[in-house]
Amino acid sequence: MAHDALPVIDIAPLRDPGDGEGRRRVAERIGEACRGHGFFYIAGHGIDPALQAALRDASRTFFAQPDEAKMRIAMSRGGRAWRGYFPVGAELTSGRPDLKEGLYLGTELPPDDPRVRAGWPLHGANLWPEHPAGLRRTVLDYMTAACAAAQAVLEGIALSLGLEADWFRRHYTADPTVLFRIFRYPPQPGGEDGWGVGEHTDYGLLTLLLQDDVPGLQVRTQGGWIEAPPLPDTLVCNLGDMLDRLTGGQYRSTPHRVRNAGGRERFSFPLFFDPDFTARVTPLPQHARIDPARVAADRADRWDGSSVLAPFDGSYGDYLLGKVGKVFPQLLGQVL
Ligand SMILES: O=C(O)CCC(=O)C(=O)O
Ligand SMILES: [Fe+2]
Repeated sequence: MAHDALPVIDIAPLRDPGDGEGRRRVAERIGEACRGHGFFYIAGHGIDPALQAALRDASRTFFAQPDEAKMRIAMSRGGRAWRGYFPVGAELTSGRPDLKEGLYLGTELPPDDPRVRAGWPLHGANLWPEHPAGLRRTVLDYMTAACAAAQAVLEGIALSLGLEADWFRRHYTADPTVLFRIFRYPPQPGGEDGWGVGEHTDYGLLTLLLQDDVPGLQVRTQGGWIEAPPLPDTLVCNLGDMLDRLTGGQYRSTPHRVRNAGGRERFSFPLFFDPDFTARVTPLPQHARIDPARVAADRADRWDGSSVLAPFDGSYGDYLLGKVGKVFPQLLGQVL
């Protein structure tokens, strides 16, 4: 499998408002990558390496505990906030149980937050483990740093579309929906079928993925599946369905999957940076007219048989809950 096809883009200029020329250059490369595979690596993202290392260490410590300790913060205790631990086999992507365990996290909201009081699904407090106690601070700091990097990438994407740099912040991410996950993939014996994560696309705007040093992520391209192995000092950035919809399919939310054939456990840390829960994501004016035949072709090609280009009347929150229902059928009754 090829593994050199995804570009590495240094986004440091996007974090420097004074560097107009550098920002234009980076935006151009981002635009190319978005029209290509919809997957690229970002360097120069500004997330402290010590913070990344602390996140990896604390995660290893948490997952190394016996099941009973982890199940003390099981997702079934997270209620409508949809947070907590789930064991191997509990999540179904593409209709089959994934070979991974994980911790579901997100923006930390106190019980008196108006959205929590109003009973909004997927909003609320995280479930933190007793051990290691430091996981809480580390995760919260990592989410803050990764969200800043995501806003910077979105500035590049806006510029690449001929929009003002702060266009996304003004229209869709003033109060972004942020979900963060820590996954542990046990090693899969060679030849066994089944996936760490089955084929899927991500739902929102951007995913920023930190990996440890074990490969496993695969990306579906026109020329077949390629690998997206860990590269030092980078994160993988990929586009979600909302960017695909906004651009009439010009910027791709590309299917991907995971198989951990590396013979060692694999950890990954995806942060999903998505539109405001109440936002209605509609195509940009220049992409508003879509040929129904394209929608049909997109539907036929998609992991769950639904096209991201089809007209959709609801909010981003409605879209997200529809997807959640498919991968966590047993939790849906609780979340909705
Ligand atoms: O673990 C990975 O490398 C990717 C996970 C993923 O694609 C997802 O959670 O959406
Ligand atoms: Fe994904």
